[in-house]
This record gives sequence, C-alpha cells and structure tokens, in this order.
Amino acid sequence: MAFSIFHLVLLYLSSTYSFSAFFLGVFAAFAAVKSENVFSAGHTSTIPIAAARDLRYLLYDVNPPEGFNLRRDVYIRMASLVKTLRKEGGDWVLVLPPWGRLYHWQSSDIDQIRIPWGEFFSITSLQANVPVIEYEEFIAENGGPFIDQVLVLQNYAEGWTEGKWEEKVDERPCFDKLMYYKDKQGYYRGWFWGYEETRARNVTCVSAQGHASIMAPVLQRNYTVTSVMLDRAETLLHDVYAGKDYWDTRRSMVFAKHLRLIGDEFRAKYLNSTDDRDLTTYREDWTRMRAKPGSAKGGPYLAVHLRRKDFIWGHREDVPSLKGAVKTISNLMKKHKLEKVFIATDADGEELKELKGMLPHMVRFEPSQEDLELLKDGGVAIIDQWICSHARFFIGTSVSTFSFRIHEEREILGFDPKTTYNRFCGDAEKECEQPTHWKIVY
Ligand SMILES: C[C@@H]1O[C@H](OP(=O)(O)OP(=O)(O)OC[C@H]2O[C@@H](n3cnc4c(=O)[nH]c(N)nc43)[C@H](O)[C@@H]2O)[C@@H](O)[C@H](O)[C@@H]1O
Repeated sequence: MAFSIFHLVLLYLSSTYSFSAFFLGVFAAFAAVKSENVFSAGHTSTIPIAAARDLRYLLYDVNPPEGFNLRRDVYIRMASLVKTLRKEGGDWVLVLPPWGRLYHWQSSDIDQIRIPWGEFFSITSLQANVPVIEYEEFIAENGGPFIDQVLVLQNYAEGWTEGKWEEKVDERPCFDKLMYYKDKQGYYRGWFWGYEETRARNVTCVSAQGHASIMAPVLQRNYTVTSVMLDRAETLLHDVYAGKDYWDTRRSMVFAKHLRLIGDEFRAKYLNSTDDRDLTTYREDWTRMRAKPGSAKGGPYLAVHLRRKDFIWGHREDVPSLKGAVKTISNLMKKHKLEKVFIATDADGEELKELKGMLPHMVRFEPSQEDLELLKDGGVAIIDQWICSHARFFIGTSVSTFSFRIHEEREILGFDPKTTYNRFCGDAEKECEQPTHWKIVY
C-alpha cells in the first residue's frame, strides 16, 4: 500500500498546485444589512483608508492549544463573517491560515508547519462557498508578507455586566501577555503560522462578545486597511449554529481527494466496504450532494472514535476506561451483527497495546513512516474520520469535535441518525446523554 499512497499523493499535489484560479467567484451584489455595535463614536484609525472597491483580506488565527477539528469549526465562523462583509458590499477574501505546530500532532521527525489547506481540503469546493486563498497566494497578491492590522480578540475583563448577555465590541488594553513584539524597524513580529518574514504594521487588542458578524461594522468602518487579521478568532461565536449558512460552509469543507481515495482503498481492502454496495456514493460537487436521510447503508463494520490523551488526563466522568470501552464495543458488534471493528484513536503506545490485547482483531489505519511524512498527522486524522464516516454504525467520544465532524460527514452521506449520534459513557456516569442530532439545512 505504501507505494500506491505515495503515488496518489504526488499525483494529487502536482495537479493541485498547478491551478491558478484562486480568484473570486462571481458573486451577486447583495443587499446591504444594518450594522450595529461599532466602536464608540470618535474612534479614528491612523492607518490610511483603502479605496472603496479595493480587495480586502481577512486573515485569522486560533488559540495555539486548540486542535484540528475545533479549528475547522472556527473556519465556519470566519466564512460566515466574510459572507456578511460581502453582503455589505466589501470585496473581502478569506485567507486560509496555514496548518502547523498543533499540540496534538506529535509524530516526531516530520515537518508539520506551513501546511497549505490544499493538502487537507479541496480548495475548489471551499471556493464554491466563499472566496478563499492560501496564505502564500495572499503574500503574492499583497506584494509581500505584511499584514496591515492585527486585532487580538479577547473577552471582557469584567465578564458579563449585571449578569446580562449583550453583544459588544470595544478596543481595550490587552489583558493577556501580547504574543507579538516590535522589531527594530517598528514592525510587529509573531508566530504567523511559522512564516518568519511576516510582519504586522499594527497590533491592537479588542474585547469582543458575540457572534462572528459583530466584527463586520468594525472591519468596514474602523479598520479600513487592506488586510486585517483576527487573532484568537475562537472568541467569536457562530452566527447561527447549524443553520443553512453553517451547513453550506460545512458541506464545502470537502476533504482533499487523495485522502478520500486512500480511505476508500483501505475500506475496500480491510473492511469489505465499497460505495456501490454500501450506498455511500459521494458527489464531487458538494452543491449537488443531497443524500436522503437513511439512504446510506454503510460498510459491514463498527467504527469507533476513542479520544484519549488530554481527555483522560482530566479524569473526566464522561470518558470510559479502556475496559469499559471494549465492553461497549463488544455489545454493539453483537447487537448489529458486525464482525469487524475499525478504531480511530489518539491513544498512546501503552494504551494501544492494552486495547489490542482485549480486541485482537481490531482494524486501524497505520501508515508507514514514509506515508506519514506525506500525509502528516492531519491527513491521517482525516483518513480515520473518512473511514469512520462510512461504517454501518458509529460511536464516538463525548464532546470531542473530532467525533462531531464525523457526525456531520455521516449526515452528509445520508445515514440514519440512530447509527451516528452515539457516544461512549463514562464507567460511572449516571446520566449518559447522547449527542444532539443536527439536521442539514439545504
Ligand atoms: C480538550 C480539548 O480537546 C479538543 O479536541 P477534540 O475536540 O477531541 O478534537 P480536535 O480539535 O480534533 O483535537 C484532537 C486532535 O487529536 C488527534 N486525534 C484525536 N483523536 C484521533 C483519532 O482518532 N485519530 C487520529 N489520527 N488523530 C486523533 C488529532 O490530531 C486531532 O485533531 C481540542 O481541540 C482542544 O484543543 C482541547 O485539547
């Protein structure tokens, strides 16, 4: 398999990076929407004002310890903000923050920074939802690695006032240690996804409480420069969680084709699973993918996402012991008459050994070192998710965004919700509430 994966990836990468159509799709003129929550009157920016119809770039980053799938969630919020900005008439483009230096990507000896989104996702699919470009494309278009303004988002130091939730945004002094410093030329340096040459002309802290689009008026009126980066973008909430706009963006996050193909090849070879037999045919164009709920049958295996590491270090009540998990797995296999179990997990070597001892026939996707170098930890996680998404029955881990993204993928493929929204219970958990079913809004 090593040989074929290597060639698949090379083939894919050589075709992906030859495309030049990174530019904006044709977008209709949108009606202007009311804007509120701007900074107090009288705020003036010292930065020159961009011409009215100039292209503007929104960049963003997320709190460093956050994982891959939580970051995918923040992407949805940012895409929603860009849609709002465009509705208000601005020519905004979303710049995709390169992947890298993620705490959970612990495979040593492989280079895991400055990874473009095209290695994990189909860029043309993302572009069918909102205009996006890779960061290096931004550098080229922008004439250099300069970001005009960084806004570091933070909560309000005083929390909610009088216990009341209200949406608000204000420029405020930074209350955490600033992760940027001024160089000799007066530019700000920082992490910037591992691009050392990137600099910001200005860094400001902003307290924000509310939905992503509360930033729209601020970006239209207060920071009228060409490129603005929102750091700590996870501070902003979804505009409408699980509404049509959420699902459009989520559906557009199609995994890169080479990763799907590797997952499909693995399913066929080790799990006796093919799309034709399992009724899981995928349409390349997500805008035309509309599977009837309950239409997918899934491959003849049980799929499990068993989150460990930082989920067990906190001794959480809702995460099972390995023994508890194996008991649940055996019961489910019996109940659904399934002979194979596919396990996706971040368990360490010791735990894996213990798990294999109890489930000797379990199936895992275990790439060789050579494949891992090409796929990277992010690619392996996606292949794990893809295989879990095609199983006859799935069970995940409580409140893991890794499991949530599998739920969504299965919803897109048309599985009966009963086969998807399931999670392990902690050994001593009293009320083991199961995950919520979020229906696609088309
Ligand atoms: C406690 C919180 O947990 C949140 O994680 P949670 O939602 O599970 O999910 P993620 O945000 O994806 O972060 C977990 C990361 O751990 C690895 N990982 C976890 N499970 C698997 C698996 O089954 N297969 C593979 N290949 N990799 C796995 C993977 O790199 C994944 O992105 C974090 O985002 C937060 O930062 C925080 O750590």
